Amino acid sequence: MSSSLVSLTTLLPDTAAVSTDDVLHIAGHALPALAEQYGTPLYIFDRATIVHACQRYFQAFERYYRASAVRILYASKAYLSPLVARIIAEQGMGLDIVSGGELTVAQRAGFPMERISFHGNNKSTAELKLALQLGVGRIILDNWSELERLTHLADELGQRPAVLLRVAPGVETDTHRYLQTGHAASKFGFPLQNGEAKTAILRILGEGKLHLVGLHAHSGTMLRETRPYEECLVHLLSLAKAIYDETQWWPEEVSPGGGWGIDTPDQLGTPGLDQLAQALQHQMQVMLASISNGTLPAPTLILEPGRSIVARAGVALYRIGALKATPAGTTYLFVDGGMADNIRPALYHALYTALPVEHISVPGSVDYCVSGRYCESGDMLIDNVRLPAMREGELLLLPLAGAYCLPMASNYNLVPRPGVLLVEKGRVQVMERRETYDDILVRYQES
Ligand SMILES: Cc1ncc(COP(=O)(O)O)c(C=O)c1O
Ligand SMILES: N[C@@H](CCCC[NH3+])C(=O)O
Repeated sequence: MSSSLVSLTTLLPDTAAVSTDDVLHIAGHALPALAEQYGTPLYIFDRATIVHACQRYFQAFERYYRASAVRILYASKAYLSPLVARIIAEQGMGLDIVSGGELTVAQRAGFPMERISFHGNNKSTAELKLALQLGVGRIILDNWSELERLTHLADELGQRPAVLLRVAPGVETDTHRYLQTGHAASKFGFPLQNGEAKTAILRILGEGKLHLVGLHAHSGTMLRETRPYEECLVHLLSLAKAIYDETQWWPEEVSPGGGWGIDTPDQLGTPGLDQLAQALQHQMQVMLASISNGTLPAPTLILEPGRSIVARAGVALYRIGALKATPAGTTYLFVDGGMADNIRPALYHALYTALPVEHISVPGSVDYCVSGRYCESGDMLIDNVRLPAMREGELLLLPLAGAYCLPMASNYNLVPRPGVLLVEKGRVQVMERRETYDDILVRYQES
């Protein structure tokens, strides 16, 4: 592997390799050949990297927990397709979904419904009904309106669905404001501090129409420290103890959510999952000892990783169109995708890097601003990256494109969405076919 690639290995899929003619391959497939055959922009997911990421979760957590004492659900909002859902199912994970659309994809994949948890702060009655009809395993209650509607629906359908109550725990995280979800003013969950979470639990238990199996909190995403998870556990178990003292109810399950971070070009050295597993196990034991002298059993721990399962598995492959040097000194390198397939730089100022796909070992010599094709000044994928001198028609690869790029994609400027491949050794599967103009036109109703 070349030296420029060595420094990027932590950002690239596990199977990335450079051939003797200096061309980047993933799972043994030369990227220029894939671009030629399937067109660009092209998103490519490496199956092995997804599988390894799932295995790393089990390995880390099963060092500190009995296998039955921890359940890992993949947060499908990070990226979902029927093929990915099948990989997740094969790995023995559950699925965290947030919409009827994600539920439908899971259903298409034959994902075991009992392993699905349905999240969301504004699930429609139709979505709740679909979830009950399909038999999803858990519904995570977010607010009073949903609590009422679900109770009513359950009555109507003669079911007693299993639910967790999502709590807004008042836990702060050190991430972009849009990546925080557990602070006191969060739009997600029942507030803890003003007693609403407790009131909601007492109401569910009093009515007995929903089966309350546990408590949930999610403090944010892109976390690189265990503190917010530990604080969530402390809050959830303290709340549970207050309820226990009044009702003898104790959670079977407790979840501090997902959100574990990944290495990014600006920040390498994300702590290993072992650290998270150990911290959570330790905090659970400390809390149980302090609130009950160890007499109350440890609830099953539920984790919901998304980004840390798929981000590194996916890369975005673009073809360079025009280059433009401005009098102000910026050299633009225009690619055939941009903010409509990756809104993250514009929305969160997320930092990406890029590398050429051919002549990969040639050292960087020019500073480029990688800009998309969209009619928007903010359509900048990378403000500044040093690359070898690039030419029109060459390919450019963005690592870490597996999470939250395609799921947030749009048809801005009515540009069709990219094609998506799943690759493994000796096999290429089209996971999503490239959109066509007909796909766009079909939406318009002509009178
Ligand atoms: C409730 C919940 N669980 C899990 C996740 C997954 O987060 P991540 O992809 O950062 O692991 C999110 C997203 O922030 C979330 O809101
Ligand atoms: N979509 C976000 C994170 C939000 C995750 C869901 N609460 C991202 O790209 O990082």
